[in-house]
Amino acid sequence: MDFLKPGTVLDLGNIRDELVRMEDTIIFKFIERSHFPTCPTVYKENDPNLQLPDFHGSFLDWALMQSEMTHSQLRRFESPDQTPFFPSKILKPILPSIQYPRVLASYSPEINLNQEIKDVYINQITPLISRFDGESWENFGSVATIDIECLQSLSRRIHFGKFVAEAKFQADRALYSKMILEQDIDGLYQSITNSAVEEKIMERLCVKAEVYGVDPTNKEGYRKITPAYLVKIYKELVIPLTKKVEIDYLLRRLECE
Ligand SMILES: O=C(O)C(=O)C[C@]1(C(=O)O)C=C[C@@H](O)C=C1
Repeated sequence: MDFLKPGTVLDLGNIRDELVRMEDTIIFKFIERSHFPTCPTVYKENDPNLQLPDFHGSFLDWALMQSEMTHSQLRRFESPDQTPFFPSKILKPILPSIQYPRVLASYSPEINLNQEIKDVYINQITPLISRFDGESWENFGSVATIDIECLQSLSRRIHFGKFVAEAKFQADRALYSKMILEQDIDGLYQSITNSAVEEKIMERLCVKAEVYGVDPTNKEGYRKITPAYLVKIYKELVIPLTKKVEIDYLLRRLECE
């Protein structure tokens, strides 16, 4: 897939290949996070033990915002597959702009589920993947750093739903236009759902968790990620949020016709 070549970006086969590759990224980021305990202090707003100068929010928010401000100057958010958590803090790139051909509708940056992704990650994912429930003061910086990477990987995967939605819309304009005109959310959900693809994802995740999640020379040893957790995270959180992105994108799609 090449964002300078729109044909490659809206090919559903290429999009799904990219989603498969992102599984590996997400699993390895989760494995990195699994070395640390939950560290709830990292996520508490204005914790008295972690003073942040002139900032309202958690230590993670502060670190994520600083990282996005730097990355925006490196052109990160010019790329159509990147969605910021702090869109209002984005700075002008230092590198010259790249004029990516437009493949998504013009309102697409407004479809931003990052707040929800962050809530789900903190409240539902970290309890599953952390080493144990508790604090580890000396690791707060490492935890925030790996959390940022986990969040960015999840955000990219989930917002890839925009490309899936655009590809599906272009493949059957008549069907989708009718449902969009009627704002038929149930119909849209049915039509974007492909149970066979979802089943395949679950099967592959089980194998990957078995292979990547444990030392292959000591299969009885500590498991950094288990098939059960990974399947639960994908089935209950990642895929439903991807579908939500697809629906939010499709519901507005006729604005641009
Ligand atoms: O591959 C698709 O067709 C998608 O819409 C993506 C996705 C996913 O999140 O992986 C979401 C919904 C489908 O039921 C299958 C898979």
